[in-house]
This record gives sequence, C-alpha cells and structure tokens, in this order.
Amino acid sequence: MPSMETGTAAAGRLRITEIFASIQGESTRVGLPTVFVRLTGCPLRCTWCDTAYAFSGGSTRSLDDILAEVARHGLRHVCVTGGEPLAQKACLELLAALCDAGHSVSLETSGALDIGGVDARVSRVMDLKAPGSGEAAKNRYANLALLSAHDELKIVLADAADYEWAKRQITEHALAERCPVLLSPVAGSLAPTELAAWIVRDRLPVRFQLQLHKILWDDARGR
Ligand SMILES: C[S@@+](CC[C@H](N)C(=O)[O-])C[C@H]1O[C@@H](n2cnc3c(N)ncnc32)[C@H](O)[C@@H]1O
Ligand SMILES: Nc1nc2[nH]cc(C(=O)O)c2c(=O)[nH]1
Ligand code: SF4
Ligand SMILES: [Mg+2]
Repeated sequence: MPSMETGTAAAGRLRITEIFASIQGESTRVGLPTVFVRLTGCPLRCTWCDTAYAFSGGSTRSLDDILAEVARHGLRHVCVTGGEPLAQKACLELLAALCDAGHSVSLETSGALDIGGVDARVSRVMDLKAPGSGEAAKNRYANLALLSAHDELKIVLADAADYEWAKRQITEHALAERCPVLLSPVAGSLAPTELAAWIVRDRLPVRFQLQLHKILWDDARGR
C-alpha cells in the first residue's frame, strides 16, 4: 500500500480529501469566495491541528478530474491545502495547471518542505511552526529566503510563550520586510483578545488573524 506521507501517488495523480467552495477564512485573501482543494496526508502532527481528518483516506484522482471539478465551481480564487499539499509530488503540477487555467492560486503549507519548486504565480502562505505545535523542529528555515512580497508567513500561537518566540523570529529573520506576517491564535487555546492586545502593546508589524470560517460555521468539515 502506498504511503500517503511520501508522495508516492502515480505521476499526474493526487490523493484528495475534498474539493469545496467556501469563503476564504485565512490569509490576506480572507473573505473571498474560493474553491478549496484539500490534499490527503501530512508528515507533521501539530498538537492543535484542526484538520486531522485529512491525514488519511481520500481518493486518488487524476489532474484532469481535479481541474474539471474546480472549473465546475466557477470561481477565480483557488486555495490548495491539506494535510500537507507539498508532501505529494504532483502538487507542483496541480498548482501550475490551476494558474494556466486562469485561476488566482494560493497554497497553504507547513514550512517543513521545500517551497522552491512552487510556480511563481502562486501565493505561498507558509507557516512557521511555533513550539506549542510540537513540530517546530521541522521548520525548514531555508524557505524563509524564498518568500517574496506576494507570499505570506503565518505563525499560529498556542500561548504567551509562543508569542514571545514569534517576536524573536520576526526580529531575527526580518520577516515583516519579506512579506505580510500573520499571527493567529490557536482556536480555543489562546484568547484572541489577549493576542490582539499584545500585538498593539508591542507595535508588532504584523496582521492579526482569526479563522473567519470558524466564526461563521464553527468546526464544520468542508467549510
Ligand atoms: C490545516 S493546515 C493545512 C496546510 C499545511 N499543512 C499547514 O500547516 O499550513 C492550514 C492552516 O490551518 C492552520 N491551523 C490548523 N489548526 C489550527 C487551529 N486549531 N487554530 C488555528 N489555526 C489552525 C495551520 O496552522 C495552517 O496555517
Ligand atoms: N473557509 C476556509 N478557509 C480556509 N483557509 C485555509 C483553510 C485550510 O484549511 O487550509 C481553510 C478552510 O478549511 N476553510
Ligand atoms: S502541518 Fe498542517 S495539516 Fe499537518 S498537522 Fe500541522 S496544521 Fe495539520
Ligand atoms: Mg482549515
């Protein structure tokens, strides 16, 4: 049985958990009607992951089949997410094909895998995993130098220690000079009002972010 975590699906085929239309709930594209393509499998296990249902299962589908389903939704914006999309090799092909089809494409990625092969037309929304995720050791710091102004860097914070860590990362790597930096509280763990107050107190050059889809629909799948 091929492992979902090693990108072994045949060339041009991808394991997909779901494709759905919703309102973009994250990143600077928040609020835009968007088609989501959620790829199955992830080599990380963030303690607070809200999408564990995408770690396994799904169905193997051809690139053409995926492109046709995206097209049927009739939306310009497409967000490729997971799971960890870059864990499947054919994800790079999918991203380029979506751009070729005229879509405005964003990619949600953990920051643990090389983002260098992603089509330059794609906006890469990359996490830097804070210690509270339990996966900070997997951060691929070489990715930071690849981020440009149309990409975004996101840090999801579980507590005050994560916030202090994030502040150090922003300074040490001059993150805010590279691209928009988003700080988001772990839903149900860090009070949004607390994070908002810290950002204002410290005059941090970041964008505070709440997951809009959870405000709208709670933790519903396919939203
Ligand atoms: C489910 S992940 C999929 C893409 C990729 N694996 C990653 O981690 O970026 C999409 C985004 O949701 C965020 N996320 C996951 N669980 C969350 C939670 N409980 N609260 C806030 N953000 C969360 C992740 O940090 C990431 O930015
Ligand atoms: N509405 C909505 N917006 C999102 N933006 C990023 C998502 C993700 O799971 O990566 C997501 C999601 O699952 N739903
Ligand atoms: S990398 Fe993304 S999908 Fe994987 S466990 Fe972490 S938040 Fe979940
Ligand atoms: Mg999500």
